[in-house]
Amino acid sequence: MNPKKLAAEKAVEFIEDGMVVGLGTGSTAYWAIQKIAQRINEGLRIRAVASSRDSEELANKLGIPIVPFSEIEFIDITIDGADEVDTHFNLIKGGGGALVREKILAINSKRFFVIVDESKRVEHLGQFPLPVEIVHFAVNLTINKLKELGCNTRIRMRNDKEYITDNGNIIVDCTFEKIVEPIELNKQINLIPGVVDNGLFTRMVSSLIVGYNDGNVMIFDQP
Ligand SMILES: O=C(CO)[C@H](O)[C@H](O)COP(=O)(O)O
Repeated sequence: MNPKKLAAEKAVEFIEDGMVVGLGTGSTAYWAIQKIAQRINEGLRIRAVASSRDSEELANKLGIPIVPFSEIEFIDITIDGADEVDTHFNLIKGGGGALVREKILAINSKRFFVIVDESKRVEHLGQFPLPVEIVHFAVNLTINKLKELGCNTRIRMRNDKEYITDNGNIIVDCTFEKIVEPIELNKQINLIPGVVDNGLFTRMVSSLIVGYNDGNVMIFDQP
């Protein structure tokens, strides 16, 4: 069985009637959204907030009621994937370009469930290039400042054009050799003028749900 699907479906078991639910983005979150739709068809009543236009479109198609960010005061549960998870449950996210909205959902959620297959677990973050969302008009200046932190940078492209986020910005993928102090690095990056946010999610995860290729699924609470 698909380990991403296994992890996603386990997380959806934690959703209860009346909750406000944050919907993640990506191929793992996709399975969570599918399962939520199934539970709604069986009678579950929730309101959902989507972390991207893609997830919102999928939710609309499946009949999941979506409310805008401006209409909610809190989120009960957010379920989302990750590109890497270290041993302290720090994450790299943003492979799908939705990191800004995803971080807003994660930090405002009473519980933040991260769903991954076993390949996403790492000792130290950094094999996956860290996505940083920046404003477009100061691209070179902002990239110079990012490079001063010791990374190689690459502007994300799609179909030979700069990839534009749902917020109208661009993404710079930053390759660090190894991220040993993600909490500090997160602060340093976000102090650079021109940076909107970056894909380091530190100290946010309530529970990590890992799907394994052998069909097992495990839940780990924040250490
Ligand atoms: O952060 C994300 C999107 O911005 C995704 O959660 C992350 O890229 C993992 O994606 P997938 O579940 O497809 O492996």
